[in-house]
Amino acid sequence: MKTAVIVFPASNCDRDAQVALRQVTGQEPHMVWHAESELPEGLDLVVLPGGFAHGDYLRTGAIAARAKIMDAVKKRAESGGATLGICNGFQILCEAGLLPGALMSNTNQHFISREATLRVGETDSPYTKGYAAGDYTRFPVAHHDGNYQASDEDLDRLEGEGRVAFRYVEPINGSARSIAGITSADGRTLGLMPHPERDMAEGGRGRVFFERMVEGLAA
Ligand SMILES: NC(=O)CC[C@H](N)C(=O)O
Repeated sequence: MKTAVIVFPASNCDRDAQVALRQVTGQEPHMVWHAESELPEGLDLVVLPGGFAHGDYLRTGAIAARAKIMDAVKKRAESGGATLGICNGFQILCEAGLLPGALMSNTNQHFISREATLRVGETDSPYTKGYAAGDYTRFPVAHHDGNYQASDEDLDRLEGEGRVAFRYVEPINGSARSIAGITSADGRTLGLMPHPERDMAEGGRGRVFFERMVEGLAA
């Protein structure tokens, strides 16, 4: 499986994503610098990793969303290319308009670093089809701006179209409707606030997520 990780200035989970993808695909991911204009041909998955791209200035993810490579990322995602945004990557996907809504400051105004139990919502996407709806999992969480907000209309649409992939079991950051991860209308793009790539030991829940994702993308 051919994958790429986009590297922005102050991404800090790009290596974790690289290692995770190498572990589950057995192939070396392409690391693509944000100032590039082209993606490698024939990618099966693009990952926007966690971090603090451009220092989280202006609004988290807003500058990265306008990076040169994002034209190619958007074009590919809009034509159904699988795209996974983790944490800062989720923020960038929203700022780029590939997913609705935005990630605001956590309501307690603190950086939250802990594990969180999640409930799987919909299982139609390649990222979730290895789970049963209602399954629980638990991933590390590390963010200051994880409070997902969108208009009531967008939230209703996300729920109505079966696009809420993961929810927090207990409220941690103020996210509307406890949303921790959502997919695009075609299910091919996932924005996920928690960090499965930080739990890649054999049998780790993050490893299980990545293994199931690879199966889901191959199916
Ligand atoms: N781990 C991360 O990706 C951090 C995300 C983001 N910059 C925040 O603090 O909200």
